[in-house]
Amino acid sequence: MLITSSEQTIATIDDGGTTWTRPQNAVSVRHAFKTYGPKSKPNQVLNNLNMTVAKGTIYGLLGASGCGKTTLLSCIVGRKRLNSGEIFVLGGKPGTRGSGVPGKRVGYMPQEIALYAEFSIKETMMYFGWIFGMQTSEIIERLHFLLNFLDLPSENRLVKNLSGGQQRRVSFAVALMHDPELLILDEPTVGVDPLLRQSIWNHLVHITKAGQKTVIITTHYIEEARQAHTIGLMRSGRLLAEESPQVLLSMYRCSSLEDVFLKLSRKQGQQQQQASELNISNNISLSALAFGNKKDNPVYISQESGVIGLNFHQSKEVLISDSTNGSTYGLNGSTPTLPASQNQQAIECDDCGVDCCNLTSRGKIRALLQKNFLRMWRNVGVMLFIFALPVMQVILFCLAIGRDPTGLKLAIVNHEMNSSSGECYYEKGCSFNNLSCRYLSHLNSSIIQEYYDDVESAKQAVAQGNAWGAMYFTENFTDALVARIALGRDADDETLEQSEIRVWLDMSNQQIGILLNRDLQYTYRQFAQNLLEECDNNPKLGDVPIQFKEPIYGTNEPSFTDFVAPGVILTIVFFLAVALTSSALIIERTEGLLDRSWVAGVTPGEILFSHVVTQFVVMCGQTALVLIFMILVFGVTNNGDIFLVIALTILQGLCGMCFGFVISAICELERNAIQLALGSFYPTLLLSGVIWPIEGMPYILRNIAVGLPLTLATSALRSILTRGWGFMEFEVYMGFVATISWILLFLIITMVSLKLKQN
Ligand SMILES: Nc1ncnc2c1ncn2[C@@H]1O[C@H](COP(=O)(O)OP(=O)(O)OP(=O)(O)O)[C@@H](O)[C@H]1O
Repeated sequence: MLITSSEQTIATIDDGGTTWTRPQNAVSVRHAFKTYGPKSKPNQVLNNLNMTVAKGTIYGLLGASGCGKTTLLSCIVGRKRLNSGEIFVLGGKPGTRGSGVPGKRVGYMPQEIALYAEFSIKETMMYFGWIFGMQTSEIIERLHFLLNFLDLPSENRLVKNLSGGQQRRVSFAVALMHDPELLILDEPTVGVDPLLRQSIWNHLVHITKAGQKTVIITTHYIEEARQAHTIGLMRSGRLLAEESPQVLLSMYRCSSLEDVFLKLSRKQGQQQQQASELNISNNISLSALAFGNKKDNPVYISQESGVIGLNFHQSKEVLISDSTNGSTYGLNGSTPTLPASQNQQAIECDDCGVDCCNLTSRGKIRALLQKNFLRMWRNVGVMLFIFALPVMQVILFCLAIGRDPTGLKLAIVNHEMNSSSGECYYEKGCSFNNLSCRYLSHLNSSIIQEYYDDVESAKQAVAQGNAWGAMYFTENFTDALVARIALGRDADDETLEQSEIRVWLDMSNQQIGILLNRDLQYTYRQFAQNLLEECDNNPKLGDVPIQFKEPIYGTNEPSFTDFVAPGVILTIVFFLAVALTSSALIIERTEGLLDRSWVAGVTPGEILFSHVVTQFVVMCGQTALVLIFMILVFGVTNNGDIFLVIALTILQGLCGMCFGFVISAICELERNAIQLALGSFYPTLLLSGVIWPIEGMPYILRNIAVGLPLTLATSALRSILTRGWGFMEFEVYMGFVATISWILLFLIITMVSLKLKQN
């Protein structure tokens, strides 16, 4: 008898002429506990579960819906972690370096379809093939085999146009793609017709025949699991039995596995009642009874008879790990093997193989990038959103915001003229006739002058919303004004009063009210200066004694557009990036695609990196469009270095992107992500000094505002554009520093959240 018992070696027993082979274990789960939910109210999904899957066998994991099958599989493939207990898969612990799990040693078909709907079958296979580190020629060869074997339609058909059953088969093909050592299939036969179901099972039997491939399969069609070598019947987070189907049927004298499951479920109920007295739990040794064997003796597999009838019990494990010295003993307990950790180390690279160990993340990144761009390209709506939306936003902003209002009606009562005729004559040159008309001739042409007979009706027009202001000239306006100028401080009150232009404004609209106020005063200065000039006097006498010289920065006629534009540029780029990325990971996660990629060995860092690169390229395009339209087409002032403007805008886009990743990583549902993204938009816009200077905010709010990602960047960009400042100015580099700090913070939060989600 030769036994070299480790999880990787085969025990061969010569028993009176018959050679039995006990296969090594592909998977062994020991004392697995897993809970979901808060500690105060945990949902115990795996409850001291033990499971042994021999290499080269098909293991059918059966159990009622919600009993924890998917959770168990997720732990086996390294997607989820146990609260306690141990799992060995292909000799290593899932998730440890070099174990190949997650990675190309495993083929995983999740319960969800988990395919990119906008990809063709071929593109799907290419993507996953590259992720697994396969060569393109290898992928094509395998693709043709799988198309044929799984009776799939043309390789160019888009996944979204396939039937549900066809999509499941493509999903199955993905799991088979790289011919993995361990296939984990979560309900692969749902929605598949009986003929094809049979051929899938035939294939599974075929690939396990050579003893190198192992399959764990869950199915709700309990009877089809008769073709499995071992069946694990799961209930309430533990295995009721783990036996070959034949053993189960004969042991329980049932004709169907369903009946066995029912009997075992009832038995478990009774056992649980007796458990406290008998101090036994979940220890059902069926094969010993079935074969009349000694209870603890395992049944070995005859090489002649094929792989059948394993007997790895829940509590009588064939391989017993001695936790005191870390050694693993063979089934007779006599032959020590390498300690578990040493054993694992020894196999890490061996098992991984040259291909696997050489699988750099370059190939995976390439696949991820192609996938991201292809998804975008295939989705016309997204493409429009990406490039048309920023242009539209800029155009709308430049056309709608910052221009002076026109067509404003002014109700004028001019008792100096015959108002009923509506004509208002004055003589040009140094003439002192009808100065009211001369004043009105200087009024901005965008103001519509409407004449009224008396002050009351003019004010009534304003009150009714028919005019934005009422203006009144007395009948002695010209004489009084001339006397006022001539007499100076000797002018009496009546003269002063008669020379006044009286105005009643509708200030309900602050912008229009202030604009009219400004225009009317500005018009008077123009009128007075023009009159004095015509009469050979110094026009300065007609002006207010404040001289606004050429401004140090900006112009004497500042535009609101120039004030808001920097904030608008950054807001557009920032929130477009948020919108694009905030649901990117969620969509992949909810569709099971993220799981699939993770199990294939893609790390959160690689996924994040591929999204960062994709969105970065997109953002560069968006930034270029926004700046071209803002500066070149609509002439927003830029007195600074355009490269600084581009750099800061792109950095803000990156910042928005990273904020989107945070949302994507922390929100479970897409609608939560949308709510968070939308919810953050308005406060950020209001507090970042984009539409109103933060100097106008209460002190505490101002300090909060300064800490937001857009605030310092907005004032930095404003300084670059309007003041022409360079990088070394404090305000400018603080904009860069703040933006980069936020990027780093967002990235860290995203990575930590993704890591936590992996557990
Ligand atoms: N991420 C999760 N968070 C909280 N609870 C979860 C999570 N995933 C699964 N559960 C719960 O764990 C239990 C087991 O779920 P699991 O998906 O493993 O069952 P299952 O046996 O695969 O079911 P089915 O056959 O219907 O797929 C269920 O009660 C489920 O609601």
